[in-house]
Amino acid sequence: MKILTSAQIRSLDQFTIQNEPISSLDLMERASNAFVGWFCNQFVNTRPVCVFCGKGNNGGDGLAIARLLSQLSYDVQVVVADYTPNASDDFTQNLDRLKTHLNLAFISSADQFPTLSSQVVCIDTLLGSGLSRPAEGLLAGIIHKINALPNKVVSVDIASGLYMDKANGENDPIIEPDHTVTFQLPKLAFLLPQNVRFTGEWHVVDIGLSGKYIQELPTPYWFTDKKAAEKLIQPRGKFSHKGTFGHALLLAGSFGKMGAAVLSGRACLRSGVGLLTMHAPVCGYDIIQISSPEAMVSIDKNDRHISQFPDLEPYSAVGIGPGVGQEPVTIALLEELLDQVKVPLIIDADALNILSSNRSLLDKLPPNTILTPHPKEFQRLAGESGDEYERLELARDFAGKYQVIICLKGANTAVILPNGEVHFNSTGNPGMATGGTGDVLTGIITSLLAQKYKPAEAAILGVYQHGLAGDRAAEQKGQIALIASDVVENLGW
Ligand SMILES: NC(=O)C1=CN([C@@H]2O[C@H](COP(=O)(O)OP(=O)(O)OC[C@H]3O[C@@H](n4cnc5c(N)ncnc54)[C@H](O)[C@@H]3O)[C@@H](O)[C@H]2O)[C@@H](O)CC1
Ligand SMILES: [K+]
Repeated sequence: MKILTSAQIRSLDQFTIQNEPISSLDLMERASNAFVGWFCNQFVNTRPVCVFCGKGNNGGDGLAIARLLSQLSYDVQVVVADYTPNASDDFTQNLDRLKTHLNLAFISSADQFPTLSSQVVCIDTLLGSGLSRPAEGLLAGIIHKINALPNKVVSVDIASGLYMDKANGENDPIIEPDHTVTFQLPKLAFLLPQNVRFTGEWHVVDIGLSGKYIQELPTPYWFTDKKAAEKLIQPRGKFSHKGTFGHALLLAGSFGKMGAAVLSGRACLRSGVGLLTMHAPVCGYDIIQISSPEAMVSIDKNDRHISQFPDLEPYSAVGIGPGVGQEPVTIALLEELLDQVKVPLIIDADALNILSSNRSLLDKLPPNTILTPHPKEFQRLAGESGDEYERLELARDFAGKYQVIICLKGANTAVILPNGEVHFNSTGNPGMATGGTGDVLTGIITSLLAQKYKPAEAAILGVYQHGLAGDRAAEQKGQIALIASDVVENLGW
């Protein structure tokens, strides 16, 4: 799914209005109906509702929603923030459509904010995608009052005061909703952890904006939903054999960190690879043989750290990093590997830290190498950034400069391609913030690379399946009890 800027959404609305064609008022009615469909599933009509409206089209949605909900026997109250004499046409028309008996008040001071029982669900339609400056005065006052309530709050399209596609100021007044119900497409703001307070749980409802025009609009931002991920999975042919699915080489583990190697190897095996060889220091031999009988083991001459790698000829992909440490022998190994490797490569964990502290190695990265840093590793690699929007730009610059693929790990892991595309992941949960899950991801992606998935697809699909397995694991164990092995055990393709 594409993620568009607010300017693109505006032009998409206009295109749909002109070409479907549909009047702007009818499109607002459709959007309001879509919201109400979601709302009725979430809150029964014995819950009283208070709709807070601005005077633009987001406020127009609010008036239409108030009318539709009251037709469905919800007890509805409407508060219009009278912050400007100018109302949008569709707001004014929806005001006319409201039955006069509806409880409606225009307020011009936050002191007139109503007293609400805690049962009331607040619907926030003060400001939507038209936000052009931080909320202030009356709007800011109302936003602060709503945020101070214990009540459930649902924002329509986007929390009032939140920009869709750029950073807000630290003290901007912004609604902190429990839910955001957004129209047609997810918004960039929802995918960045810094905005989690201003997003709540978010949901997309279809309002029939032109699919053809969405296809045409250029954007670097994408959201990997189930449909997008499933399209990437390559079916297995009837006559395939283990040679069809490649031979992966994982360079992983050191004394005290063999678990990272094991997790990575098991995830690799569970992701469809034909053959797996794990290269480990001497201390890892028994551990790997016993824990992963499906894997072959190549043993280093060094007892505790890897310092060499086997002849690369048999392998169709190489993964390096989980648990390897940063000993000088391992640094030398990485340099030699970068000089020699001719097959797709993924670099993770300590191998990334080696790159950060030996920056001349960055120029040796083969094109389309996949790097999987968490935010701290990325900072070591690419430097500081002021906020997450800046970090994303930094990552796009870095991916372009070195022609690599970056999986910036976190909630909604962002896969950043050398051409600047950013693919946000839709799966995963906070239970996965636990040691070893990154090693699992490395194993999955190594496996896909070995099977000849294109590196960009291996990264996008691998990140998606990793999160999906984590979601399945969380369903079974709960987020708090979840450990990395559960993610491996829940891989399913
Ligand atoms: N026909 C359409 O274009 C549709 C629009 N829809 C709704 O319309 C919204 C966008 O409506 P608008 O473009 O009218 O904009 P908003 O309703 O977001 O804002 C109203 C107007 O307030 C002004 N404004 C911006 N920031 C302000 C601030 N901080 N303080 C005071 N005033 C400010 C701007 O001039 C803006 O146009 C969407 O979020 C969505 O809810 C939906 O009904 C779907 C169809
Ligand atoms: K809103």
